[in-house]
Amino acid sequence: MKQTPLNTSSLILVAAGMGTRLGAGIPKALVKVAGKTLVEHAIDRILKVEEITEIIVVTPADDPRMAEVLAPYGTALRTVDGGSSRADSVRRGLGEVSDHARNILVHDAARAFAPVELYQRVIDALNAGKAAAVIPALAVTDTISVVEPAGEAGVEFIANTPARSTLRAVQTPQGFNAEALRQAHAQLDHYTESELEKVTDDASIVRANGEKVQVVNGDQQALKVTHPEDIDTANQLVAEQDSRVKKSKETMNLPRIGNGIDVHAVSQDPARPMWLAGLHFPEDIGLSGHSDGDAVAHAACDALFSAAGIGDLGTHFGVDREEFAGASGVRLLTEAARLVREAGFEIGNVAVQFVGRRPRFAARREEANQVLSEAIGAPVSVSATTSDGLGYEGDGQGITAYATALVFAQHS
Ligand SMILES: Nc1ccn([C@@H]2O[C@H](COP(=O)(O)OP(=O)(O)OP(=O)(O)O)[C@@H](O)[C@H]2O)c(=O)n1
Ligand SMILES: C[C@](O)(CO)[C@H](O)COP(=O)(O)O
Repeated sequence: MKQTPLNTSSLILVAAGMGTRLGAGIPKALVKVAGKTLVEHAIDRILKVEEITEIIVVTPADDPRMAEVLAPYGTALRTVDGGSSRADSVRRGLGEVSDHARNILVHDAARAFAPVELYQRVIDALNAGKAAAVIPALAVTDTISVVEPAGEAGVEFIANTPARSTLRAVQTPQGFNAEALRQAHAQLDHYTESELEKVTDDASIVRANGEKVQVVNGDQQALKVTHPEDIDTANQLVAEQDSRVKKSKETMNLPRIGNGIDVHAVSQDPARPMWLAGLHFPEDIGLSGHSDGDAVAHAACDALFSAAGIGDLGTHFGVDREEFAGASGVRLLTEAARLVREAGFEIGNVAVQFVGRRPRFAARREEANQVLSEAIGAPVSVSATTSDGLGYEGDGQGITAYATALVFAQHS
């Protein structure tokens, strides 16, 4: 079970209905769509809503099949037996909600495909505090008329036709200030079973108890599986939701990392200048090589090429590129960054660590970071270590630099 910070919501998922209109011969919440029961579809979406910290599932009494389906969720939810009507089931769920709950959402398992954003929209509006109740609803497209009670032989007559613009098709999840919902349900204490049958949602009783009910945009995906033909629509919906998720994963702009290592021996020529991390160290003997021997800059170049998947130093600065013969480490790094961007990437950062007895680096670290960061147009951080006297770095014969770069695809 998730932690319970202050601004959180409990959710009652009513799943105890028999699904008479669907006629599947099993409780509706156990009917499968795309290989998964409706109650699982609902719970899997609810578990993705950060603010929901408590889930009470109202289940058909003594149904071992439901217990089996819910077992894998372990302590992520609690269950309670349902009643003879939806309103009765909500009341039983309410009895299980923790006393400290601030918001309570009530949701139909039959609206299993309500997307995470819909829960979020309801919770956000509730937290905004304009009303004690928030419900999602859609504008209607049919003209809707009120009929007079059916007369003889079931013949019906229109009583009135409200202006369509004033009508909304109400959905769930419906969100409530916990106290407002508890007080409204307490009004139903003396209702008979048949009176409870007529309570078709919770917002109506909260409103009848004097509270304002705010409407937010509903979602077609929150359709209520009610009749057999709804199963086809639901299958189609899941296929569409799955393909949207797949597509967004495919197009997700994951960053890419790359590594680079460079080793240079300390020159035998005592007059060779020492260049490292883009800086000149006048008190040290330089590193050998065709270039200035700047192992830090070279390792950074290789890490950038590796992250972008465009080869290595040899690929770009080989002997055929005469213009780079003897080029400084900073010049090579500037060009490496240009090539990486040309390949369609932006640079996140580069981190380099070198291992060597000399030069003494700490006092010039900031300067080095600045020079190299300017060269690539992104943060570079350089650190240094010794090898505790071991190996060629410990003997002072050479230096090794290890670099990691992070790049990400540029937006088109
Ligand atoms: N006694 C009941 C009746 C309904 N519900 C739940 O309330 C939601 C909305 O009800 P509905 O779609 O009418 O479901 P059923 O009652 O199962 O359907 P029917 O009326 O066709 O029997 C459903 O998630 C259903 O499981 C419930 O928990 N307890
Ligand atoms: C709560 C509800 O989903 C809002 O539209 C609806 O009233 C439930 O009705 P049902 O007859 O219990 O399906």
